Amino acid sequence: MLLENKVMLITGASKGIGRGIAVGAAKHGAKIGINYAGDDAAASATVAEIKAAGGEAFALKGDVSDPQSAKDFIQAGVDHFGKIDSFVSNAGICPFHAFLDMPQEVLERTLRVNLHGAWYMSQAAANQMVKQGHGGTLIAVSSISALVGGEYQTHYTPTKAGVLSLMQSTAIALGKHGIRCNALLPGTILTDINKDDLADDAKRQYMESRTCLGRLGQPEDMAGPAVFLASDLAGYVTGASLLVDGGLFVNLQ
Ligand SMILES: NC(=O)C1=CN([C@@H]2O[C@H](COP(=O)(O)OP(=O)(O)OC[C@H]3O[C@@H](n4cnc5c(N)ncnc54)[C@H](O)[C@@H]3O)[C@@H](O)[C@H]2O)C=CC1
Ligand SMILES: C[C@H](O)[C@@H]1OC(=O)[C@H](O)[C@@H]1O
Repeated sequence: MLLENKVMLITGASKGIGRGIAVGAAKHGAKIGINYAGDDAAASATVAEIKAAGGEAFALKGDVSDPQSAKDFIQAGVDHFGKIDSFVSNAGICPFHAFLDMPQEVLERTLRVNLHGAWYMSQAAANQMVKQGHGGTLIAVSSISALVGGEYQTHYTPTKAGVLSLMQSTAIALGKHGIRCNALLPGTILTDINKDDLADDAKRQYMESRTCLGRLGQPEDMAGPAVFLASDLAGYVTGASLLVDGGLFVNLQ
């Protein structure tokens, strides 16, 4: 149990990678708060799964692109559990679209959710941790897409590079408060965000063939790395990025 007596809040955790991290961290003893955008049933199911396994959890609906949501989520964490030890900024969208005719609203919504959302949430969490006075950890779910591009992701990949950079700069700003800030860089993980894209068998098989371990990732694959970064095992790890991609990035030829 690496997170006993720790409180972890996670954005966008009703499903996908956020849910995988929430359930995995709860198995390691963390008390969990999840933010989610819209699917009440999915959020309730995540909370129920954690509680059924003997853990503690709550869910709060909120749009991460609204700065007030960040304040409300942090306050809810304190109201439920009295403190926040670890904050995972995970919520994100990737509406695949070509570059040359990208609608302005698609670009701006992607920036607001993925980058502004991570920024507001990380700032609100950090302020709470500084007030508590015993350090903490920020984790941002960036991506392999912070390192490499995507033809239909010209609006998305800069947000993933942005949250990686956010963790590097917050590591500098918050080290003096004992707050460690790191980025997780998933490869291709099977979730709703890429369900349509990977419904194309040829694309999916190509992505699998590029991955050294021979399979695409599952949300559960992200739990261990997140638990590690949040735990005292990673006590001297800050400003770092952890690529969790089954060997996708290194496989050029
Ligand atoms: N699935 C993948 O291959 C990869 C995903 N990522 C990142 O992982 C994160 C999670 O994505 P997935 O689990 O794959 O997708 P998903 O679509 O399964 O989950 C996204 C989550 O974000 C939430 N969300 C979306 N907009 C929101 C908003 N405005 N406010 C609050 N919550 C909001 C959704 O409700 C959902 O819980 C994203 O930041 C994504 O960029 C990074 C690398 C690879
Ligand atoms: C949504 C994509 O399939 C996914 O998102 C990422 O960040 C990965 O690099 C994949 O492109």
